[in-house]
Order: sequence, then structure tokens, then C-alpha cells
Amino acid sequence: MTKIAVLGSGSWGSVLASLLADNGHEVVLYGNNEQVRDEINSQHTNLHYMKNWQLNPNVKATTDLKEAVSGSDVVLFVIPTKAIRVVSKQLQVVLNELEISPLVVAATKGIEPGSKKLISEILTEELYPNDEGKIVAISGPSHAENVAQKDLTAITCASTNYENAQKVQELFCNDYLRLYTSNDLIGVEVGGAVKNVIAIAAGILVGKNYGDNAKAALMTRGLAEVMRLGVSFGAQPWTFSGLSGIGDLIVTCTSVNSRNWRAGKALGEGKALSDILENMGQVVEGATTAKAVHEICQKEGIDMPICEAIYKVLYENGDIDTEIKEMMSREKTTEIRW
Ligand SMILES: NC(=O)C1=CN([C@@H]2O[C@H](COP(=O)(O)OP(=O)(O)OC[C@H]3O[C@@H](n4cnc5c(N)ncnc54)[C@H](OP(=O)(O)O)[C@@H]3O)[C@@H](O)[C@H]2O)C=CC1
Ligand SMILES: O=C(CO)COP(=O)(O)O
Repeated sequence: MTKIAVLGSGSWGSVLASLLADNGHEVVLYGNNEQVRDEINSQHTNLHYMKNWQLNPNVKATTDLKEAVSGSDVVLFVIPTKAIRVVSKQLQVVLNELEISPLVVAATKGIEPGSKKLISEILTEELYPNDEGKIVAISGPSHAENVAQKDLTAITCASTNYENAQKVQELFCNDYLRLYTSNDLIGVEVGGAVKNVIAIAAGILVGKNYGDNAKAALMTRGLAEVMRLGVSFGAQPWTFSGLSGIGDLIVTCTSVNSRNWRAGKALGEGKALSDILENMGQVVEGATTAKAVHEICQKEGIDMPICEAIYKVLYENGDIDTEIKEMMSREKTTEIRW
């Protein structure tokens, strides 16, 4: 049995904590909300984030980071990108006090605006500056709602330390979740982060009543953008044909469970971003990552017209119809280019 601290008691954190307890591990779930903590400990539910579902009763919730992490072999990050830096700094203090150095797993999908860094890069910088192999990312098509129902799911776990990726594979695999290992940490993380921006665009098309051809074109050209950015970061192109690439793009661009897709659909229907984010009650990572991708495009000159159009719609009051028109009348070009 492994002791695992799960950081983030939202939808994905709760479901992963429950899955790991199903697998026989000792799991402590850390969150910053005392009501959620008490609800999990007394009723084994987390109704704000997961309706009609109960956690494995062996999951213990706490709002005390040191208590959560004490004695842990593994720490799993499942908090939004915008909180990763601050929580990893808090964790670093706690790890020093406890004199432990657990394996760190990142389930968060995003790129940090400003630093333009992937989650594993932030965690390496804050926790293990001399050993990026201590970080493993898990990513792939995995809506919490499906995993909660023990629906069949396959994802990827990636690390520059292959043995650590295998350890994580062993911890998470069971009869409803299957993990494949990868040594392309960058590719796996870029796929998981940037598909969220493309999913907002996919939702917009539905909100605007465009048809199947438009959706297929968007996903295909979206994948080209994900790959272009990934390859510029040093990813292996074939990673994007895997679960963390095309797999996650498909699920997020086509599912009503996707928060990013739902945010896009509401934008397409004419709703305001501020209202959408407020009413969602859950994180819409594509909105944060759109900023980071915009900064990367500006700095590196990477051609990502879909992501740039989403940035304009979200942050520069861009008009959706004008953006679509502009995209369709761009300079004619060849399909496959890096
Ligand atoms: N949901 C899903 O199906 C999947 C999500 N992911 C990724 O997992 C990450 C989390 O997503 P998800 O669980 O959906 O998000 P949710 O919005 O459901 O939950 C986020 C949780 O993080 C907590 N949180 C925010 N800031 C802090 C902080 N400073 N300290 C401690 N806890 C904090 C929130 O607490 P509070 O309630 O107080 O706001 C909330 O409990 C995202 O990067 C997402 O892309 C990946 C795969 C699947
Ligand atoms: O990453 C996810 C599924 O793999 C979750 O996507 P959403 O954040 O769009 O719900």
C-alpha cells in the first residue's frame, strides 16, 4: 500500500482520490474548503463538484497541507493551473519541515501565463530543481464524470524518468483505468493544455450552429496548432497521435462534460465570458492557457490562428463572426507545415 496525498478537492481530484483508494492505497485529499472537507468525511460526497456520486469511504479529507502530505510516498496535484505556483511553494516548505521527497504527479492541464511554463516545469522549479525526473504527468481523455462511473478510460503517464512513469502506471491502473507510459513529458503536457483552447473554439461552433464539417475541420486544424507549439517546445510529433494528443482533443471537443466546450458554446450563443466563468463553478483551463499561448505566439512567432482568435474573443472583445471570416480568408497555404 502506498500513501498518497491528493491536492485539490474539486471534481478530478475527488475522483482520482477515490480511484486510488479503490486500488487499495491510503489516500488523503487536501482542499482549501472546510465545508467540502466535512462533507467528504461525513457523507463521502462532494455535491458541488460531482452530483449523484460517492467517494470511496476510505478517502480522508483535510484542509491541513502538512497533515495531508505527512508520510506520503506520492503527492498528486489536481488544482487549477493558476494555483499551481502558490501551492507548490507551500508544499516545498512542508516537505522541508517533514524531510521527505515524495514522487510528484501532475494531473493539472495548463500553461502558466507570464512564465509560459508547463505544469511539470513549475513543479520542478519549485520542488526539485535538480531532478525533473521526480515529476510525472498524467493526461488523456478522462472526464471525471465518466471515471466516477467506472467507465472505461485510457490515459498516458509521462516522465523523463521512465521508472517513475512505470511506478505511476502501477499505482493508477485497474479494471476501468488503463495507463500507457511515455518519456515525452513535454508532448504529453502540451497536448493536455492546448486542447482546452481548441475545445472553447469547438463549443463556439456549436453555439453558432455550424455543422459537422466545421467541427471536423476545427479539430484537425486545432491539432496542427497543438503539434506546432509542441514541436517548438521540443516534443516528439508522434506523441500527438496518442491519448494525450488526438485522444484528449476528441473527448474535450465533443463532450457536454467538457467545461471548456460548454464555455465555448455559451460564448457562441452570445453570453459574456465573466457570466460564463461565474456560472460554471468549476475551472475553465482553456481561458488561462489561451493567455499563455498568445504570449508564446507573440514571442516565438508560432502560427496558431485558432488559438489567437480565441484569445481575441476572450480578452480583446473580438467579434466571433469577424474572427471566423478572417480565418477562412487567410492567405492560402499548404496543409502540413511546422
Ligand atoms: N474535471 C475533469 O474531468 C478533469 C480535469 N483535469 C484537470 O484537473 C485540474 C483540476 O480540474 P477540476 O478538478 O476539474 O477543477 P474543479 O474546478 O472541479 O476543482 C478545482 C479545485 O481546486 C481547488 N483549488 C483552487 N485553488 C486552490 C488552492 N490555492 N489551494 C487548494 N485548492 C485549490 C478548488 O477549491 P475551491 O473549491 O475552494 O475553489 C477546487 O476544489 C485542471 O487543470 C483540469 O484541466 C484533467 C482531467 C480531467
Ligand atoms: O481534460 C479533460 C478531459 O480529459 C477535462 O476537460 P474540461 O476541462 O474541458 O472539462
